[in-house]
Amino acid sequence: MTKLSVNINKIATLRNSRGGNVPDLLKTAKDIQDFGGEGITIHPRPDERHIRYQDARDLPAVVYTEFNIEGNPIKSFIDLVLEVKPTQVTLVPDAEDAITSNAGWDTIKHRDFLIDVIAEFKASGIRTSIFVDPVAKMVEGAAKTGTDRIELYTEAYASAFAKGDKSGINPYIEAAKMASEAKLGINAGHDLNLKNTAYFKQNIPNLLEVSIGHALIAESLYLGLENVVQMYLQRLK
Ligand SMILES: CC(=O)[C@@H](O)[C@H](O)COP(=O)(O)O
Ligand SMILES: NCC(=O)COP(=O)(O)O
Repeated sequence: MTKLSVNINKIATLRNSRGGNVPDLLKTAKDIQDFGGEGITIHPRPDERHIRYQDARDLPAVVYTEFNIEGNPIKSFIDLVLEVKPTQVTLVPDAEDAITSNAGWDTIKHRDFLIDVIAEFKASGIRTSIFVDPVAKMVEGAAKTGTDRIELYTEAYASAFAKGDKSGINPYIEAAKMASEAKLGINAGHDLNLKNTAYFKQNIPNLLEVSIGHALIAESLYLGLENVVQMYLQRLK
C-alpha cells in the first residue's frame, strides 16, 4: 500500500500572490484529506515564498492523516519541526536560492551531521526520511545515518519518462532493492504526475509513500477549469 501525501506548497504560492487568505490553505488541507488524501506535505523554505513557518504551526489543527514537513535542516527549520512534531520530517539539502529541490544528500560527506540531526528528531518521536538520488553509495550512506526512510528523488525518472524513455526506472529499482535490504522504508517524490506515477509504483513494490504537489495542483486546475468556466457562464445569463 502506497500512501499519497499531497504537497500543498503551490496552494500557498497562490495565496501569497495576492495577500489575504484565498485559497485557504487550512481548508484545502482538510478537503484533500476528506477527498482521500492520506497525508499532507509542506516544504517551508527560508524565504517563506510559499509555506510560512506559521502555516506549519497552524496545520496540525486540521491534519488528521500523516503530516510530513520537508526542508533543509538549518537551525530555524530544526526548531520548527521539534515544536510542531509532525509525523515525519524529510531532510532535503536544498540551497536557499534554489527554485525547487534539485539534488539528494551526499550521505557520505554529510554523514556525521545527518546522524546528529536524525537522532534529535527521532528522540522527539518524529519519523525521519532523507532525500537521496537513486545511487548505490548514497543509499548505503543513508542506511548508516539511522534514518527510518529515504525519499527517492524522482526528477530524473520523470524527465526520462516524459521523453518516452522507461529505462529511467532502472536505477530506482536497484536503489529500492538496496534500501529494502538495509531495512530502510522507501518514499519517493518530485515531478511525479498522473502519467508517470503508476509505472513508478508498479516497479517499486515496497513504496510506502509518494509526495506529489506541483503536477497535482496543475492537474487539478486543468481538470476543474471546464466546470468553473461553465459555472461563471451560468451566473452571467
Ligand atoms: C523535496 C522535493 O522534492 C520538492 O519537490 C519540494 O518539496 C517541492 O518544493 P517546491 O514546491 O518549493 O518546488
Ligand atoms: N517530496 C516531493 C514533494 O513533496 C512534491 O514534489 P513536486 O510534486 O512538487 O515536484
